[in-house]
Amino acid sequence: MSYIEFQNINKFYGKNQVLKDISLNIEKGQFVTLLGPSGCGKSTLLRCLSGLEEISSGRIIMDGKDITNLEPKDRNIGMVFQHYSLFPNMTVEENIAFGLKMQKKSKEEIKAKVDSAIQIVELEGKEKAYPENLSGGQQQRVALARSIVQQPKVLLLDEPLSAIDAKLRKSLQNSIKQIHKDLGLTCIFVTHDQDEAMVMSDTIHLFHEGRIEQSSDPITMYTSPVSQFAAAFIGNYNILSREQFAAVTGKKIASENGIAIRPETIQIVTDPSEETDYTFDGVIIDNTPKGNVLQYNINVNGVKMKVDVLFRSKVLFENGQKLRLSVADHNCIRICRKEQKRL
Ligand SMILES: Nc1ncnc2c1ncn2[C@@H]1O[C@H](COP(=O)(O)OP(=O)(O)OP(=O)(O)O)[C@@H](O)[C@H]1O
Repeated sequence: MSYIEFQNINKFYGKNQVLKDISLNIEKGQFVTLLGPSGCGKSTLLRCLSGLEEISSGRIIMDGKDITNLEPKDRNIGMVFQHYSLFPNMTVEENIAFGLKMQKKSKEEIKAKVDSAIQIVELEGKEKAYPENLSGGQQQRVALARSIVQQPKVLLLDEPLSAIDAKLRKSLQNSIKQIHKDLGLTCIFVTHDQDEAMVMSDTIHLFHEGRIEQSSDPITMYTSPVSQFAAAFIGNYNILSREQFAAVTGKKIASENGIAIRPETIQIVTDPSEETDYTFDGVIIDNTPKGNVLQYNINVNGVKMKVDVLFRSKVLFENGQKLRLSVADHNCIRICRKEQKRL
């Protein structure tokens, strides 16, 4: 039996069904990410687990116990949201201690737990500060401390980093991973950012319109998408029909649901010895710098292909230039699942 089991969860808001027969298991101590575009039901599933939202049908089992109808306060689940919702009139330590005070814990116990939580989230020296004098990242650390001080069975993190700028985000990602490891916590993290999901997770559940499209570890999700949706969402793949693949490569392969090719697996051939299973010519349409990668759009026999190369020093090839390209067969992913008809 898994630590958390969602069994056939359905959730309606009026006539709008936002969770469609979701079944998934989460093991103790795992870091699990619910990934997907806005509005696909990720936060709703978290809120159902925490008890903030009732499910329309199905069951939720945690630690061997049916918690479907338990009050939120009886579930022992911690939650961290995108907006920190700290008490503005309380200091850092008062914010963190608040829940423990409500539970009438002794002064000594509160002090020991708050001190330890402050150390874990690396806020030493900020104990007496008020939220308005902290950065967004620091405020989110207070929110984290406020949750872990309760020693929850599970920590739910609903887009906790999306309001935080890119640099601080990396450092908070590291802190969250470290806390997860050090405390052996079971964490469920919601994001629509595939890079963040890749960095953080043991397991990713990719959501699409209220269903789970694919569940796997990050590497498998990235290299073996099961559907066109997964390929487009996770790896920015080129997705070709059988006919387009034949037009590009001059060869046929049997793949009814299409072929997905990652832009960085297509090689620009400068020496014939680099040619591999499929080699073809194209003409550069345009190029876009994307951080350390330069992305070319290339017209190959009427099909627009994305090709990524490391952006070392300057634009290497000009628009309109003809290039020879090559890709290995093992990088041409046969998509195994038909696009599902959505309810
Ligand atoms: N209280 C509510 N009443 C009615 N509809 C709701 C309510 N909460 C969410 N929804 C709808 O349910 C759907 C799923 O919302 P949810 O917040 O779970 O999506 P999400 O995947 O977490 O997206 P986001 O990343 O934008 O928060 C959306 O269509 C949303 O409009």
